[in-house]
Amino acid sequence: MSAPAILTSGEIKALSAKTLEARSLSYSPYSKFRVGAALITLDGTYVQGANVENASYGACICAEQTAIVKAVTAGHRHFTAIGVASSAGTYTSPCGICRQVLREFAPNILIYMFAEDGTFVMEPLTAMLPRSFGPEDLDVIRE
Ligand SMILES: O=c1ccn([C@H]2C[C@H](O)[C@@H](CO)O2)c(=O)[nH]1
Ligand SMILES: [Zn+2]
Repeated sequence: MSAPAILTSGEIKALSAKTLEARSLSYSPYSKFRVGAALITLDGTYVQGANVENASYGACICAEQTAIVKAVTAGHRHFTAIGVASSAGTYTSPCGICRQVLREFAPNILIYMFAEDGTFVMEPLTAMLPRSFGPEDLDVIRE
C-alpha cells in the first residue's frame, strides 16, 4: 500500500472551493444541515457529493457516500483525498458509516474538514478508523 500523497497548497485551495460549493447540492429539508463533499481521484478529477435526505429518515444518504457512489459509477476507484464541509461552517467530521464506505476504496485517503473560511483540519482515514475491516479480511483483492 503506497503512502498517501500530501496535497499542495493549490490542490487544497481547489478542494476547499469544490467542497464548500458542493453544499449547494444538498437536499436536506429535515435536518437543514447541508453537507458537501469533494473527492480527488488518482488522475486529479474532482467528484462532488451532497447529503440527500428522505421523509423516511433512516434512508438519508450522507454527502461522502454520494460522492463515492458517483465517482465509482463514473469509473474511478482510487482516491487521494476528500473534503467535507457543512452549513454549520465549522469542521464537520465524517460519520462512522462514511468512514467505512471510504475505507473500501481508499484506506489511506486524507480527510480535509473545511470551515467556512477555508481553514481546515486534516486527518488520514487510518487515524479516524483504526484497525479497520476491509476487502482483504474477506480475502478479496479489490479490482
Ligand atoms: O458524515 C456525515 C454526517 C452527516 N451527514 C448528513 C446526514 C444528514 O442528512 C445530516 C444530519 O445528520 O447530515 C453527512 O452528509 N455526512
Ligand atoms: Zn456519513
